[in-house]
Amino acid sequence: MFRCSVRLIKGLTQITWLQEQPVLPNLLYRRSVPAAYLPSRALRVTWPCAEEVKDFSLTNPSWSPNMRNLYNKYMELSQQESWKRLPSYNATATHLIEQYPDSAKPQVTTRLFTRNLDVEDLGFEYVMFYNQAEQRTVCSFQAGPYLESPIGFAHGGAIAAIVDTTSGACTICTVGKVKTANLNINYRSPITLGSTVEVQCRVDKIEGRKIFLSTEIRSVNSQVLHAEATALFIQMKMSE
Ligand SMILES: CCCCC/C=C\C/C=C\C/C=C\C/C=C\CCCC(=O)SCCNC(=O)CCNC(=O)[C@H](O)C(C)(C)COP(=O)(O)OP(=O)(O)OC[C@H]1O[C@@H](n2cnc3c(N)ncnc32)[C@H](O)[C@@H]1OP(=O)(O)O
Repeated sequence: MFRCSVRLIKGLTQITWLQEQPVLPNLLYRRSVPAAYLPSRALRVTWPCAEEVKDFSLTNPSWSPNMRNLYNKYMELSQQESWKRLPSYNATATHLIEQYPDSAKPQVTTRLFTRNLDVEDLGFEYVMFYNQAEQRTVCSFQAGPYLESPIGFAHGGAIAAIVDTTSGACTICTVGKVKTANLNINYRSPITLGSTVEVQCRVDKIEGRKIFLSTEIRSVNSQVLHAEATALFIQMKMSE
C-alpha cells in the first residue's frame, strides 16, 4: 500500500524557480503546471518541512550488497572531488527547496516518475554520481519487483526511464535545463528483477543547444552488457 504522506493546498499551481540551484546548476526558469495536469483525485500535498524531505539517493535497508558496494565506491571517489553524489528527492520542486523564502514555498503536487512510490525496494532504487571534469554520470540501479515486464525481467520502459534520468542528470549538470529530444536504446541482455546494474553515461559532444550522450548499462562486474543507448537533449531557451 502506498502511504500518502502529503497534504493538499488547493489553488496554487505555479512553481517559480528563482535562482541557480547549487547541485544542478544553471536552472533558471519559471514553470507553470496547467490545471489539467494535476491529479484528478485530491492528493494531500503540502510543502515539506526540511526534516520531512527524504533524499532517496542515500542508502536504505532495501539496497543489495552490490548497490552498497557501488555507492561506497563512488562515495570514496567523491572524497577526492572527482565525483559528486546527486541528491534525489521525489518531486522536481523539492530539489529547489532552498531557493525559496518560507513565504514563497511552492506547492508540490507532482512526483518524479522514478520516485513515485512511497515504499522502498519495490520500484526504482538508484543513486547517481556526476563527474564534472569528464562530463560523465554513473547510476547504481536496483530494479525492484514492480518494474516487471511480461517476460519477467525489468521492463524496457523502466530501463528507458533510468537511461533518460541518468543522461538527463548528466546533461542538466553540464549545461542546465534541457528536454529529451531523442532516445535510442538497444536491449542486449535482460535485467533480472532485484539485481543491481551500473549505468554509465557521458556527454559525447555539444553543438549549440544540442547535447549528444551515450549510455551503457552493465552488470556490476562489467561482464554483461544489458543495454546501450544514445540520447539527444536540447537546451531550453532562456525564455522557457
Ligand atoms: C529541466 C530541468 C529540471 C531540473 C530540476 C531539478 C531537479 C530534477 C530532478 C532530477 C533531475 C535528474 C534527472 C533529470 C531526468 C530526466 C530528464 C528528462 C527530461 C525529459 O524527459 S523531458 C520530457 C520528454 N521530452 C519532451 O517532451 C520534449 C518534447 N519536444 C520538445 O519540447 C521540442 O521538440 C524540443 C525542445 C526537443 C526542441 O524544440 P525547440 O523549439 O527548443 O528546438 P528546435 O526544434 O528548434 O530544435 C533545435 C535543434 O535540435 C534539433 N532537434 C530537435 N529535436 C530533434 C530530434 N528529435 N531529433 C534530432 N534533432 C532534433 C533541431 O533539428 C535543431 O537543430 P539545428 O539547430 O541544427 O537546426
